Amino acid sequence: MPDPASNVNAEQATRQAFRQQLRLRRQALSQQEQKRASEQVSERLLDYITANSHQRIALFFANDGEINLVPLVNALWQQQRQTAAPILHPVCAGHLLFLAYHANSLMHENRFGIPEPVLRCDEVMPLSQLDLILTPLVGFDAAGNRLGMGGGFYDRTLSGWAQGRYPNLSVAGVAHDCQFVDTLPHAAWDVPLPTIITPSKTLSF
Ligand SMILES: Nc1nc2c(c(=O)[nH]1)N(C=O)[C@@H](CNc1ccc(C(=O)N[C@@H](CCC(=O)O)C(=O)O)cc1)CN2
Ligand SMILES: Nc1ncnc2c1ncn2[C@@H]1O[C@H](COP(=O)(O)OP(=O)(O)OP(=O)(O)O)[C@@H](O)[C@H]1O
Repeated sequence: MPDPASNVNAEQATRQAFRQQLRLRRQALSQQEQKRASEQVSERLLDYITANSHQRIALFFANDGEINLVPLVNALWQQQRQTAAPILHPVCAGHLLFLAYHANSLMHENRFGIPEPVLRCDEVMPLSQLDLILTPLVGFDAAGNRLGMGGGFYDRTLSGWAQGRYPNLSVAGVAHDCQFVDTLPHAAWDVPLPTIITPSKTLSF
């Protein structure tokens, strides 16, 4: 009899191996490649946001070789659009909470060293108030499956959305082209992404 627990462990090990390999790929990009990726993806995201008339957009601060979205933030502010950023949820462990992010937001680093706005209750933006969430990712495949850093933060936070609870909310992944692999192992809790935007492509699944 095969032991189901060993299958789960084998799957976890495969995910971990992909994660390690794909993180190394993005960490290996040169400063010049990063700058170009940041400019190109920001332009592509701005087109996508304008085409869909999104007003309130949650983004993320680059970590571990992810694409820097600061050029996008500046462009969105110029167009009077509102931005938000995730913080590690102060009450619901493993979840994210989105806070408004503006030019004078007070910032600090979370336990992973990622910048986040300091918690202020009047700045909380629930999912029902967002038009678009841009998610970071470590890897994506030809079906829109997403592999993240392994904390399950986005999967937990987006599980209600994946069940249809926020019909007005769009979610799109943002990644370097080198984060692509043909097929990723995926688990029951993984939230596949309908859109992934890279410096060279806007993909719909
Ligand atoms: N920019 C960004 N923000 C994000 C995420 C992300 O992937 N990117 N997350 C996506 O969910 C959440 C944070 N998840 C993370 C999970 C693990 C590690 C990490 O560096 N882990 C270390 C070891 C643990 C440690 O340092 O305590 C490692 O694996 O090297 C970082 C972020 C929320 N914010
Ligand atoms: N909706 C959920 N409810 C409860 N636990 C979950 C949920 N989603 C993920 N998890 C747990 O989180 C852990 C990490 O999940 P996974 O490896 O898919 O993270 P990830 O997608 O790589 O990370 P992230 O979403 O933070 O970028 C898993 O062990 C899983 O059990």
